[in-house]
Amino acid sequence: MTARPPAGPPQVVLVGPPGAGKTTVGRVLAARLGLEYRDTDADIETTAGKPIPEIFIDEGEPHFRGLEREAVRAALTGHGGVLSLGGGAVMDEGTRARLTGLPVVFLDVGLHDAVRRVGLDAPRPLLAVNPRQKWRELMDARRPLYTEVARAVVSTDDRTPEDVADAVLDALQLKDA
Ligand SMILES: Nc1ncnc2c1ncn2[C@@H]1O[C@H](COP(=O)(O)OP(=O)(O)O)[C@@H](O)[C@H]1O
Ligand SMILES: O=C(O)C1=C[C@@H](OP(=O)(O)O)[C@@H](O)[C@H](O)C1
Ligand SMILES: [Mg+2]
Repeated sequence: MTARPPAGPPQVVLVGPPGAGKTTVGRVLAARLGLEYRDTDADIETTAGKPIPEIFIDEGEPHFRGLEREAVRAALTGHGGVLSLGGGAVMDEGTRARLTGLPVVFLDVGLHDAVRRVGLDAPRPLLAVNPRQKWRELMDARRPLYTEVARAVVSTDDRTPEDVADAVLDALQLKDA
């Protein structure tokens, strides 16, 4: 199926911590719905012209967060498909306000599965040292924010990306869309 061109607000927005599967499940959802997929991390890398770990090294986290705020703003206004945010995007108050009323799903994951997953994936600078402790600290600080912005929460522990995508479609009542 050909992805429909972007128009209007996104049909699905995925939030959650690193390793929840936002990028993986977002792609599955976009394919199932025949919509375009967008990921703010990829948009930031395009804008900066380098990978996220290098942005953290060269310019620091506050600079990255500024790029992220702008990437989310642009994606929310110009994209009618499936959108995955980076795990820390919800820390920005303006971003949380922009998510109000949108079909946001919090992909939840426990420490065990998250650390197993991110250990196998591209580097995440925030988790470079002592990933278990860092991940737990991130989640303690952010869980209330993910919950605040989400219309639905979907657990991803012991589930394949396809099963998670099914649960997201159920939660948003998009099964027959
Ligand atoms: N439900 C799942 N079960 C097993 N592995 C998964 C699942 N979802 C994602 N992964 C794997 O975990 C890693 C991180 O996934 P990713 O989609 O990048 O997460 P996020 O974008 O939330 O940080 C990838 O290697 C991906 O293949
Ligand atoms: O949690 C975070 O602060 C971050 C999560 C990453 O995205 P994923 O959640 O897709 O891994 C990426 O935006 C950056 O490394 C910072
Ligand atoms: Mg991601």
